[in-house]
Amino acid sequence: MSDRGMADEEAEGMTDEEADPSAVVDALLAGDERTLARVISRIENRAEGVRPVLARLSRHAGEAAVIGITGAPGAGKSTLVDGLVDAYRDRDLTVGVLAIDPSSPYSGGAVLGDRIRMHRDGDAGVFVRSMSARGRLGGLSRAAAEAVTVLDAAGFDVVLIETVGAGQNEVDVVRAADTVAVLVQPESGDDVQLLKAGVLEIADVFVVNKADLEGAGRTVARLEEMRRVRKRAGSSSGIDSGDRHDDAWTPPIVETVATTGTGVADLIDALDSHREHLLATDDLATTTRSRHAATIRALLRADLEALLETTLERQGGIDDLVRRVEAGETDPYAAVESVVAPIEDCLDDR
Ligand SMILES: Nc1nc2c(ncn2[C@@H]2O[C@H](COP(=O)(O)OP(=O)(O)OP(=O)(O)O)[C@@H](O)[C@H]2O)c(=O)[nH]1
Repeated sequence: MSDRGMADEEAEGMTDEEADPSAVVDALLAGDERTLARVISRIENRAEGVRPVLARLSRHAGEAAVIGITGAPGAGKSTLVDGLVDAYRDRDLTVGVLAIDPSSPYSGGAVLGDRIRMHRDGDAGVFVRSMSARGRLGGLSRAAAEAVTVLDAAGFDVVLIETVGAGQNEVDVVRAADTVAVLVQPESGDDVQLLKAGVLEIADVFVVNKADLEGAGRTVARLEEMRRVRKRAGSSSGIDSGDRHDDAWTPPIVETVATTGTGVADLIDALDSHREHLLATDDLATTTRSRHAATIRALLRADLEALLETTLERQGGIDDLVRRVEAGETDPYAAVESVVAPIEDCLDDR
């Protein structure tokens, strides 16, 4: 089915209750899982009418610990997320999991989520959802961030964002997290790959998974060295200077064996410590502020783009402008001015 088809189906399948944003929000806050799933579908499909729901929900968000998990394919992210969910449930915490696949339009993400979902049927304290690009990669990080807001507002204590691979798109996706764990496996050369993609720079916690395999110690040593270099570079360039210098966070390196659960408790301790650090140093507030700024800019861009399209259509559409350029009646620059002028006039009138 095409994206458009899905969006239409989603809109048509909307009940009266869902068409009323307040009712949707009430259902979500009351813990209705079906509404939760539908709202995330509507975000993914860019369905009409989801914005008022998000606007209301954003006022209820901000309590969840949002954790991003990224790393090279096959490093064991899914297995580890599964272990983390178990460990959080043992601690009586509820968990929302978003499995995000920027690389493929459909398949990977769904498989990813299913693996966790399989043995958790009936546990209302866990919600697992896959999201994929659906042909609009640019919007996926935005959609992921919105889905985080929804899970946060729905009251999950922990929200885990797992990405399938590790590259620039994944980096953008996990920026929605307050704490980012980067997985590497022993001596695979992954760290070089990840370094290229800028993934290691965003690590708040390093995880050397598959610590049962040979070479784990060497990988830990390599990460330690890299961390030292990064710290030196940070202080000499002044990045961590001033007030933040003493408070600078040094990403811990945790070894895990995701298949047995070994090290998962240490990982949770490291993630908790990072959150405490964020809260103690005001870094969380800073991140939240820049996230609000990014949201405002993204919404503005979307609205202005829509406004421009409407204005363009009112003036005969792009084809008409192209025809006039072709006929020598105008040029692309004057054509743009003619489209924008009415908007500027409106602003001047105010
Ligand atoms: N020996 C060992 N194998 C592990 C460990 N963790 C995961 N594996 C295995 O590594 C393989 C990949 O694990 P996944 O959890 O699918 O890795 P992933 O990073 O989610 O992979 P993608 O879904 O491709 O991104 C599986 O066969 C796991 O059983 C571990 O700690 N030790």
